[in-house]
Amino acid sequence: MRFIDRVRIQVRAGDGGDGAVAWRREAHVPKGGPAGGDGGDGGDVVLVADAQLATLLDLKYRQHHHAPSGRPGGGAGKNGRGGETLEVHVPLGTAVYYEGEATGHGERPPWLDDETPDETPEGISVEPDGEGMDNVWIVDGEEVEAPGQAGEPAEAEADPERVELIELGAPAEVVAIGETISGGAQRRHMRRGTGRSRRREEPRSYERGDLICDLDADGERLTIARGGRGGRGNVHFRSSTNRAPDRAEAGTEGEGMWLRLELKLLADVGIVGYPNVGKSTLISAISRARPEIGAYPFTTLVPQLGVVSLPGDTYERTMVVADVPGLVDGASEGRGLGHEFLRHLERTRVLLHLLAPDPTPGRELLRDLDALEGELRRYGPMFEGRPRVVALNKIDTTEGQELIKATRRALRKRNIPLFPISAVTGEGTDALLEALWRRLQLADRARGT
Ligand SMILES: Nc1nc2c(ncn2[C@@H]2O[C@H](COP(=O)(O)OP(=O)(O)OP(=O)(O)O)[C@@H](O)[C@H]2O)c(=O)[nH]1
Ligand SMILES: [Mg+2]
Repeated sequence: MRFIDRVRIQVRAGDGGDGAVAWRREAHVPKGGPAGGDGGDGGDVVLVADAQLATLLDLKYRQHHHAPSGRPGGGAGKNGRGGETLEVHVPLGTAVYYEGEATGHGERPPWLDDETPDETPEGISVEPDGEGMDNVWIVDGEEVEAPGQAGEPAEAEADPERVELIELGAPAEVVAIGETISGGAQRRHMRRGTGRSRRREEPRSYERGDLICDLDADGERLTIARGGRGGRGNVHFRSSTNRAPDRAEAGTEGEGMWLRLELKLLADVGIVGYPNVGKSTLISAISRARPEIGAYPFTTLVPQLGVVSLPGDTYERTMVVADVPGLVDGASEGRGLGHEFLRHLERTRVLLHLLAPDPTPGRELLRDLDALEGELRRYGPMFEGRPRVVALNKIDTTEGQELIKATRRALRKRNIPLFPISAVTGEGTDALLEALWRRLQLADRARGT
């Protein structure tokens, strides 16, 4: 599993349904009054912060999020149904950035221009539900679908007894919401108003790269794209001078945009260690994560997340472990992958110091440990008091075996227990995981959760 802490998605709210032009036909009345109902409002797209989610992985495979449009108004004063709100769940701590206007099918997303092809999000793009304008025409008493459009009758709201036959036509000129109506001949097709400047609220304007919001609290909601407004039907346009208004409003377009979502690595346990000590090997041994493993330093260049399940029959015990790029001396000043690395560790709750015998002679494990601690301290105060667990890896090797005793003795002086493990054979890893789990429980209790 490759951990994704950045993903780009397109959100598009539903368009407002068009208002209808229709006439009432009552018994003994040749031409009744206007009876065209209103179009429904388009659905909003809402981002919801969800504590159940740990990664943005789901969104990686679902890039397009379109709320359904409102239905057009019908005859007999029937109003079109509104489009439902579309909720997009994101993990806690997700930062939402604006990446440009929504693009149509096959169009190049605006953010692609300055990205290398490698960074292009992959995944299946899901085609929108209810996109575009649905329209129902009623011709000579029979309901037919408008050309090229799927239709669904609007919900009945008027008294059906009084209405014998409905004729649904299109307005001569579709007026944008808020405009006054003037003359014109009836035409068959509606023109969609963009309505951009006539939303209920002023359209928000962002520059590319702007931070729109940080979603930090569980259940926090952000209406990121507002649905278009439904147009009013011709029932609204009857006046003393015009008893047969043949106009209605078009629905306005829903908002749409590209977003970049970023999540700082939210891992329970962060593995800290010099390059090549076996961090990636360990995470692939205890989880289903499959990071690259190499007999050379800096194999891992992007953080890897592994979800570790511990055995237990009463309740589920899962923790997220992060394998992050190797820490080097000077990381706190940004050397190596320094800041990047430390930024990812910031939100972890327990640190696992991984030590291993080094092929370089004369390197001392405890000096490594102190150096790592020093880098953490210099980066900032956030690691102070965070529980640590120290493990010695590669005990399946002779060098590893030889180091266990001396390291354990030295650590005992500091009151730190040592967990000797082999990420390759699995020896000692169960005990280590249990120890990490206990520290997490303590950390939770300390925070009162
Ligand atoms: N014998 C032995 N070799 C191990 C063990 N764990 C890891 N190794 C080897 O050590 C080398 C480095 O392992 P990685 O897991 O890539 O180390 P890393 O800490 O992720 O390294 P970077 O990503 O470069 O920071 C690889 O050749 C592994 O096969 C172990 O328990 N025993
Ligand atoms: Mg690695």
